[in-house]
Amino acid sequence: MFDIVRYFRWQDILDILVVAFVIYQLISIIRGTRSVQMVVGLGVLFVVYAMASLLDLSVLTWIMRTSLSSLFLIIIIVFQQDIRRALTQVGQSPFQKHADVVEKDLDEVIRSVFYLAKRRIGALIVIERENGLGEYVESGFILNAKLSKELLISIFMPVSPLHDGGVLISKGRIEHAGCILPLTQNPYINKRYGTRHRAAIGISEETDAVILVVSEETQEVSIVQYGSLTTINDEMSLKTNLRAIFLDKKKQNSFWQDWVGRK
Ligand SMILES: Nc1ncnc2c1ncn2[C@@H]1O[C@H](COP(=O)(O)OP(=O)(O)OP(=O)(O)O)[C@@H](O)[C@H]1O
Repeated sequence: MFDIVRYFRWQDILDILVVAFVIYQLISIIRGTRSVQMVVGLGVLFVVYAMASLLDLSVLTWIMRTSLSSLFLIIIIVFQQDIRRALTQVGQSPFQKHADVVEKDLDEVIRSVFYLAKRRIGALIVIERENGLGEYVESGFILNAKLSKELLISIFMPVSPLHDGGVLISKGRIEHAGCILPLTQNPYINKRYGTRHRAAIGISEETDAVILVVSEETQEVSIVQYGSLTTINDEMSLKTNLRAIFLDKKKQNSFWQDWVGRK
């Protein structure tokens, strides 16, 4: 025990801190997504492999060793969305400011989604946070207009040429409309959800955006984040949710900003 302490170098402390930081980041990226089940699945495979070699089951050990030898490839394929999200976050400046969203913007959005829901008008609203959404909006139309309830409602009116697809809100402005977003490939999504909801989940799996969906079929309003969809019953609950994400400074701060802020 004493020997361990004696041979402990400052590099070892740094090593442990870096590994702990990387593990913390990986857990926060996959938390709440289906990747957690996949990690558990991979863990089970490792346990089976360990048991097989412990009990000297040669055929099973050989099969497991052969399949696990392509582990690197398996991890890349299975976790491609999470790897993409992680790299986007790594490539981002740790000091980058969060999207400027003020209470008034949230009120405009909240009032418009419930207005649309009451009238059975479908809508898909993507609110940008830290990850830029440039590559997803190329299919849409540039608006760069001041955010208002009236404009949001008009965009989603069925007679509007822009009503199909999603609207992107960035820094308090309606930047794009009619954006075609990637659909989720998650096979566990409830079959009752069609392409509008699947597109919302799809973009939330690849970015940190917050998406609001209004169902024209059920009149439900949902909030989607990190691949998970929650149905919201009233304006107050939506306000609480959005405030927690965009306005509550503590929750809003990233690990880096927290760290910098504490200094
Ligand atoms: N990839 C996509 N990106 C953005 N919007 C999409 C995409 N695919 C479909 N939509 C929007 O969803 C609408 C079709 O919704 P659909 O009925 O298939 O989905 P849903 O989830 O069942 O929604 P609802 O409950 O409103 O019916 C399209 O008219 C279009 O506006």
